Amino acid sequence: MEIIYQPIGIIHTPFAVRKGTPIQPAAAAGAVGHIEIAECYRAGLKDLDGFSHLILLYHFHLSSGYEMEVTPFLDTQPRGLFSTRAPKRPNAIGLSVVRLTAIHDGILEVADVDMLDGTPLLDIKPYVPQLNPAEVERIGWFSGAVTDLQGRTADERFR
Ligand SMILES: C[S@@+](CC[C@H](N)C(=O)[O-])C[C@H]1O[C@@H](n2cnc3c(N)ncnc32)[C@H](O)[C@@H]1O
Repeated sequence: MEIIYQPIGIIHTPFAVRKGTPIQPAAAAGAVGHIEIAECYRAGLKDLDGFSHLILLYHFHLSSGYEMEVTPFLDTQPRGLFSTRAPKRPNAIGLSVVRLTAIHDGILEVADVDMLDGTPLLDIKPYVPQLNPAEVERIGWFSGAVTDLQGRTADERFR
């Protein structure tokens, strides 16, 4: 089966290259960007201004190829790809929860961005914690690795 998506918009961020780009929104406080939504989808932005946070699904457009084991940014040993958030994946889909600060003229002003400039946006969903009330019991190898995330940025390992 082949699945073909068209972007609904383009994400603009201050980050032109991987090195120095935050590794997650939790590491990206203060990093602002904006998303230009394609004209034909702008009517779908109605009511979105009632949400403080959005789930963005996007294409890692500068990634190619993948390996089944990778050494993640937050670890020093190889982990199974699907236990990581690495940007090189069979389907190069990224997911970030960002803060929505304004909407105007088909543009979403957002903060806490961890994508490269020019990233194609596939979808937007409102972030509603009550819809995913998971009581998390374990976080695998991330345990002990997710303290002090602020300011953690990428290197070139996923070129
Ligand atoms: C570890 S991934 C996490 C992305 C997302 N929060 C997730 O969990 O799916 C973030 C890194 O992916 C890389 N990246 C971001 N946007 C990209 C793009 N459009 N193409 C290729 N790599 C990208 C940057 O190095 C960035 O620091």
